[in-house]
Amino acid sequence: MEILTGFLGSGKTTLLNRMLSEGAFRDTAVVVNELGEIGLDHLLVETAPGQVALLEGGCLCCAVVDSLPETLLDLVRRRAGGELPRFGRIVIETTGLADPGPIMEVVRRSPLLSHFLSLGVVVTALDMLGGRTQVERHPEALRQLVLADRLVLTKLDLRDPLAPEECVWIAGANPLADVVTASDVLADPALLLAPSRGARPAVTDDHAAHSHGVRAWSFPLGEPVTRSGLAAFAAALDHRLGADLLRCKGLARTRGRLLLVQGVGARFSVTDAPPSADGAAPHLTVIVQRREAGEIAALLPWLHVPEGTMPPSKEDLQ
Ligand SMILES: Nc1nc2c(ncn2[C@@H]2O[C@H](COP(=O)(O)OP(=O)(O)OP(=O)(O)O)[C@@H](O)[C@H]2O)c(=O)[nH]1
Repeated sequence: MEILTGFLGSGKTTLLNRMLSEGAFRDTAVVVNELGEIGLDHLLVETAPGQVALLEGGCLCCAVVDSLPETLLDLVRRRAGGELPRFGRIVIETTGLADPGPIMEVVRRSPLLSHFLSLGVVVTALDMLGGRTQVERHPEALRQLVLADRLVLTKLDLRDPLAPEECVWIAGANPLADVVTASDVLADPALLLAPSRGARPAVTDDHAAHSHGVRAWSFPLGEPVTRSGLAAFAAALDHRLGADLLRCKGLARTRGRLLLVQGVGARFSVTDAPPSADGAAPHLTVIVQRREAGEIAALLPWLHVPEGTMPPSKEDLQ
């Protein structure tokens, strides 16, 4: 399951249509979510009949997130019953005001859904005419930017080439994301939903510009960690940083396994790293608002607590 997000009018439907017009994506079912009472986007998205599921009457991340599991299961059931073509993937196009975080959690939280679906990439369309102002004014746009695995820069055809400081701003706001342009996707539609390169090698971003005081701090993990240590570190980050913790992503090695760590706010998951990450250096990148690297570095020892150690409580961190 892939999530296509981006602020109002940033170009999500345009990208989706471009992708669906390619033969290679005929096996894609689409869930479209709309803010208005009467949906329109499902009429604008060009799929095979019956292949679009519309979630109306509220924003996916809040009002209708509860109905998303049922919508997804319904698609899976209808596919199994032969009512729908045998699609191989589901793309969710969110509203322009959705926070992708709760949507990312839907599959992880449901054992039934996670039996059928796994979360693929989060793709965010970033409008390069007004996107920076949107990110500065609207927390939703900032969340969409920060949580992306891939950023697609749209509307570059309507403006001068990107200035170097704009590239620095983008890289500083989300150093974890692949960055492509809408014309890259036009030339190669498979690029839109291709698996992300995974967590990037460790970099510190002292030179990057930041949006809303957002900073991305990366920490190489020289020593193996423990699974209990990852849980303890996640709890410690949550207790210490609260709402200032936006995202954590990286690769961690236990004795014998390379793990992909994904955190969205306080919610963490740990899975086996994809084969494409073999050979990459273990590290964690933590994206925070208004916090310094030292505050996170002070919590890194939690990664190495012995197996079986309980995560710290808030009081333990006093
Ligand atoms: N020139 C140009 N126009 C674009 C580009 N991407 C989108 N547009 C135009 O911008 C407008 C909004 O695009 P949509 O694809 O509907 O945007 P959206 O993100 O789906 O919009 P909402 O669903 O309302 O949030 C349309 O008129 C598109 O034709 C682009 O890269 N270049």
